[in-house]
Parts: sequence; structure tokens; C-alpha cells
Amino acid sequence: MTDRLLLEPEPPGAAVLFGDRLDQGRAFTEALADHGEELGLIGPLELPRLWTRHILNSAVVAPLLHPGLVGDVGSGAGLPGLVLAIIRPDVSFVLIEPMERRVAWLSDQVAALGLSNVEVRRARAEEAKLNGQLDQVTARAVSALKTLIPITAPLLKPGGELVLLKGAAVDGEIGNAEKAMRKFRVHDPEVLVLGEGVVGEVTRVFRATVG
Ligand SMILES: C[S@@+](CC[C@H](N)C(=O)[O-])C[C@H]1O[C@@H](n2cnc3c(N)ncnc32)[C@H](O)[C@@H]1O
Repeated sequence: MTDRLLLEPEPPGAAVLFGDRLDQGRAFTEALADHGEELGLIGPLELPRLWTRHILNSAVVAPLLHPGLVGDVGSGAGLPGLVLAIIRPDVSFVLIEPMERRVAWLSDQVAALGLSNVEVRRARAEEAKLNGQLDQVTARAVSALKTLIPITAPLLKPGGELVLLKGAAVDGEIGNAEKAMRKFRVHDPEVLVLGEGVVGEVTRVFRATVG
């Protein structure tokens, strides 16, 4: 159990982004603050920026999702997949994560939060038996686009969308991923900058259509 006093105070943006699901957002954030370090889900320095850097950085993506089936590749602690599943009960999620301990955490959180729109699947994306089945795919902090596109694009239905959370280096990653984009028929890429004026740090999203 970590010292809850280190947890970043809840920023005003949390109420804006979680709306009437704020209690669940708080419960998940507090669980992650209490157990995330001992379970190896977050680093020891993350508590003072847990809301801004991790929870709200994920939450800002919620308006980009459409009703349908969204796969979150490499969910880890539940970022962004579990945060998005809290905010968007109208969307179905499959959280794809190969590490047993992380899968146990995700399953425990789904049960504790009473989420009925989430399946947790223990697998690497390439072996998840979801090819061609998803409407949208999210991923955060899994790998650079050059290697992320080959494991995420095949999961999508024709016309499905990649919604990949990225850092400031996204433009360089796009330059290095041109061959993968052609091979996996990724088109109309754009970089969206989300959260300005609501969250202390912006979230960059690489969004593109596949097929
Ligand atoms: C650095 S963590 C990021 C976790 C979380 N998305 C976040 O933003 O905190 C990367 C995660 O991707 C998972 N991962 C790595 N390769 C994967 C693959 N091929 N398919 C699915 N998950 C993968 C790892 O097990 C790990 O949980």
C-alpha cells in the first residue's frame, strides 16, 4: 500500500471528463494509487501526476469512440481502456494484455467497478484471435508506430479506426512508419491534440482508417 498523501489532488478536469461516472473514475484512480506500484503497474514517481499524466490523459480520448467494439492493445494498468470503459458504457471493450499479473488486476477492477461492457483477454494482440473484428483500436505506451501498426491494424474491420495515444515525437514516428502504413492499408492519418484547456498536459492521438 502506498502513501495516499502523495496522490495528485483531483484536478477540476476530472469532473468535466468523467461526468456522472466520476465516482468510478475516483475509485479506479485510488485503487491504482494504492496498489499500482506494488503490482508494477506504475512507477514510484507517478503518484504526484497520476490524475493528469495517466487518468485524464486517457479520459480525453473518450469522445473519439463510436458505439461498437473497441480493443485496447497492451492495457497494462487499464490505460486507456479501463478509463474509457468507465466513461463510455455505450461502447464495448476488449482489453488485450499478455501479462498474467496485469490481466488479474484488470479483471479485479472490472469486477470492483461493476463494468458490464468490458472483456479482459490474456493474449498478445497478434494471438488474440480478434483479427478483422474490431471497430476501433486504442493503445498507449506500447511501441512506436512502425511496430504498433503491424500488431493493431489487422484487428480492425475494413473501415475501422486506429486511435493511438502518442507523445510529442509522433511526427517522427509517422515518418518512420510509412512502409507499415502502406502494407497495412492505413490511410488518412491525422494527429489530434486533445485536452487543451481542460487538462494540464495535452494528449496526442494518431488517428487513421484501415482498409
Ligand atoms: C508500457 S506498458 C503500457 C501499459 C498501458 N497502456 C499504459 O499506458 O500505462 C505496455 C504494455 O503493453 C503490453 N504489450 C506488449 N506487447 C504486446 C502485444 N504484442 N500485444 C498486447 N500487449 C502487449 C505489455 O504487457 C504492457 O502491459
